[in-house]
Amino acid sequence: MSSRNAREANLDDSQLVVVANRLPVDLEQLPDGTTRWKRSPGGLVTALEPVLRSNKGAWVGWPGVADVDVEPIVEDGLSMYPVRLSAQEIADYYEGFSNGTLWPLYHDVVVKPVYDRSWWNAYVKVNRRFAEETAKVARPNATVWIQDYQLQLVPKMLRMLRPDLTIGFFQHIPFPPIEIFMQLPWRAEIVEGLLGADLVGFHLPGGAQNFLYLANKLAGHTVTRGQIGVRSKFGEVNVGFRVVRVGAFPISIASSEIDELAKSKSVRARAKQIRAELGNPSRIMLGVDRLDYTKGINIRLLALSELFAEGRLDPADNVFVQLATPSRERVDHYMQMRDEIERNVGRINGDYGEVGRPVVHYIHRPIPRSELIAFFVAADVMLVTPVRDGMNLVAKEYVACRSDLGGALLLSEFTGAAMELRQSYLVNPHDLDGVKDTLIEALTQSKDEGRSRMRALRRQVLTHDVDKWAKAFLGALALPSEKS
Ligand SMILES: Nc1nc2c(ncn2[C@@H]2O[C@H](COP(=O)(O)OP(=O)(O)O)[C@@H](O)[C@H]2O)c(=O)[nH]1
Ligand SMILES: O=P(O)(O)OC[C@H]1O[C@H](O[C@H]2O[C@H](CO)[C@@H](O)[C@H](O)[C@H]2O)[C@H](O)[C@@H](O)[C@@H]1O
Repeated sequence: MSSRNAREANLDDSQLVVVANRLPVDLEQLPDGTTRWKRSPGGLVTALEPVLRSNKGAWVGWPGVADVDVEPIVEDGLSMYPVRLSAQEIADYYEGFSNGTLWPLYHDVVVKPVYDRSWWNAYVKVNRRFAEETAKVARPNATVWIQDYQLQLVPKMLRMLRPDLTIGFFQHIPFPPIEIFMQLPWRAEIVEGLLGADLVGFHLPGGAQNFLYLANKLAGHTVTRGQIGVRSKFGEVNVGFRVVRVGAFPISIASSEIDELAKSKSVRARAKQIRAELGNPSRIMLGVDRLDYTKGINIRLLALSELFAEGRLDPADNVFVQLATPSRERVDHYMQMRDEIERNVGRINGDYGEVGRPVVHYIHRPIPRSELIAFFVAADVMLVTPVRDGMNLVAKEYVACRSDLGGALLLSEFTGAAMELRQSYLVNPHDLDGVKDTLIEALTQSKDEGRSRMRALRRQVLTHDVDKWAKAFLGALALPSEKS
């Protein structure tokens, strides 16, 4: 990565400042003691990086390793300001409160959240550090866009430090209904923290509506009553002399760029090669996820193993590839889930594979982007079965890769993407028989049926890209407030 020191280059271009837990690149420490930068995991970075690069903005975030002081860097016009976290803060703020408390709480309590006061204290302390760093970096009257559940206290903290700023906040994960949110011992602080923003955005109107309701019930503010729309009909919360807007802005991908990449000769050739390497089966099924218990990877494995056992699917002619990026590996629930998935992969291959011909191909490491796109092009059925997911960009990426109108998308109703991708094969991941039947339907769809569904899906994904998402959010943030 070619980089310069941002301060040396005097390029603190801070009109638009993104603040996120992670920088778009992670510092990797190699065994020989040297370091290098690599792309950070997850959909938030995938979505925001192109937006910020084209805006020549600044990004404040953690560089991905503990206890390192990294100088600000500038790369391709994007200035990055690293926030230092100690190993203990990573354990308490990131693995603890963010991913052991908030993540399961906001994802329908799919595993039991842990409520630990020392984790909360670390969350407050780290949020304050992010707010202070941002206050230093942002130019007068800059627009600051804070991202996600790890930083929900930053809007209020930053407003107190820098009242001149315009502050937006976007939540990338679901926002739960009041019955679930009320479990949180620090519920009022979180709501007050978010209300420091001028605009609070969610993927779906449902999440926005949940937040509006809580702003009234928990913080006692008056709020508007009408239904919130998609990129329209924003809700409003009256916070003293300020109005906080609340809206729904479904995130997306750099659709045309992915479409182009997927059409390239090299990707097409690699897709063909992948098919051959898998033994040219008649059907390839694919899963691509961070290894997270919300993603429903075991549901796919269970559905497949039952279909093989019942003789409804021939293991000699159908393969499943699961690409799983390592994620949050020191958090208990993630360790347990990994063991369970790997046991199931082994069991299915033991029961139905042959020597040199496994039925489940499982990769537990990140793969290069071009390779990933070739897998999307090669796959006949894409399996996206989360029990809950804020959006799920993988589903949209698969669609963007299928200019040939081939393939089928099997998609959980419990993803944000399901609201837009209505022509996919929608499933309830809790209904195993339903998943199995729908998978068979997708595997055996007629060419015409597949083409017609994929055409409609592509129309949606190509006309609603990440640029549209960012413009809609930033446009709403720039709207004058009625009280001012
Ligand atoms: N390059 C690369 N990207 C990956 C890999 N696995 C997942 N991704 C990307 O990570 C993002 C995941 O986003 P999303 O589906 O919204 O789920 P999230 O992980 O919960 O943010 C997508 O852009 C994927 O293409 C991988 O192995 N390599
Ligand atoms: O930073 P990590 O702890 O390694 O996790 C990666 C990211 O995961 C989550 O992604 C979410 O954002 C996506 C884009 O909006 C969305 O499609 C997906 O449904 C969400 O799960 C998390 O919200 C990010 O903060 C993490 O960086």
